[in-house]
Amino acid sequence: MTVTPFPLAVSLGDPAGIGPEIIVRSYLKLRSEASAYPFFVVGGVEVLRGAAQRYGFDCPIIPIAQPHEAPMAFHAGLPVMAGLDVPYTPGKPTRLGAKLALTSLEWATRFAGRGEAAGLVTAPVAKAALMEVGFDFPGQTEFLARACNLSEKDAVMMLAGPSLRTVPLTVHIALSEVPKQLTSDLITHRARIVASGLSRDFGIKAPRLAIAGLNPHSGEDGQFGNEEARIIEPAIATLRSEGLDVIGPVPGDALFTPRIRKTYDAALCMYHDQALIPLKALEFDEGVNVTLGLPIIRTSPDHGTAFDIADRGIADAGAMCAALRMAGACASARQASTAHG
Ligand SMILES: NC(=O)C1=CN([C@@H]2O[C@H](COP(=O)(O)OP(=O)(O)OC[C@H]3O[C@@H](n4cnc5c(N)ncnc54)[C@H](O)[C@@H]3O)[C@@H](O)[C@H]2O)C=CC1
Ligand SMILES: NCC(=O)COP(=O)(O)O
Repeated sequence: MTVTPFPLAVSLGDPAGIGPEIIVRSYLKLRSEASAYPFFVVGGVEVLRGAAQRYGFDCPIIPIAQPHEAPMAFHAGLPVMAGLDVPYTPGKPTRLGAKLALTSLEWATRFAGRGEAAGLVTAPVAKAALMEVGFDFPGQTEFLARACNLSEKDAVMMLAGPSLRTVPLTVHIALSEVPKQLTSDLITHRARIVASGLSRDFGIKAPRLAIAGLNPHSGEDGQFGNEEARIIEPAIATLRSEGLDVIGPVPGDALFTPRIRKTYDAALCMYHDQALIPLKALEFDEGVNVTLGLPIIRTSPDHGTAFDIADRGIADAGAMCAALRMAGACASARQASTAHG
């Protein structure tokens, strides 16, 4: 176990989802891993105790008052910041639970922003439930952009599994909005952020990017749409003129074939499902949602709250473990690059 003064901060997510279960499972898995970063959960002492008890996990919950107490406490049990709580009601979301999820996210973000935590790992929230208690963003990615004083377009969602990384260039919008919101500027802006994020946090010095087409057969010479010629090809030309290694537009149905997957480090996709379907189909239980372009490190499991199974004790914690490992690896990469000037 790495002993660091800066643990990772974990936001609780919706306490009625599978978040509490996968957090406890992840703690039990990672506490003995030599390279794992210690972490603490922001709020939910009773929620996490309830989850451990319900599923018969031998996982002491250690209430703490400050982030710096977490690394020492981590050896004895799961450190949890005391003071924010609701009763544990798995599978039965409540308004109070949504408020707790939001407060936990806000506090955890603040700890990461102030450098009291080495990074932020968010357990799943239910977006509609959060919006009902005042959350005014399409997702946590946009919330984090605002919290870091950036514009929404500066925070870029990337889904990363062991063998595939995908980026939805447009995210939580209706499909009918996608062609309206796609611009060459959006593509170039986000592609640059992806390239620098892969280099800074993932050690890929010259990242290879593949950019998808929007239409069937990338438009078939304009027969099935012209966004490729009008928007995507000019963006690719600009990125290449800046020295970036970019291929495309690659037809969406070819981009994820095993042969083509070997030719890039990240696939930049035109809309949410074009990026998330291949990642989840191939690597659901190890998929991490990482936000590039922020001054802080932020990762999350690729899945949601899974209310349908939250009271059954069958949630797979693989993606949460992967998110915790990835946040720790990114923190180490940033520390090493700071140390080497
Ligand atoms: N990072 C986040 O906070 C995310 C939040 N969401 C939110 O989650 C809520 C539910 O969204 P859905 O589309 O139903 O997606 P979901 O990922 O919660 O569930 C989809 C299916 O996968 C299963 N599943 C999900 N995670 C699992 C795990 N770890 N182990 C075993 N089975 C698992 C569920 O039981 C369900 O059958 C929505 O409110 C959405 O906004 C969705 C995706 C990411
Ligand atoms: N489908 C991915 C997702 O919903 C995660 O969004 P975010 O809360 O990380 O912005």
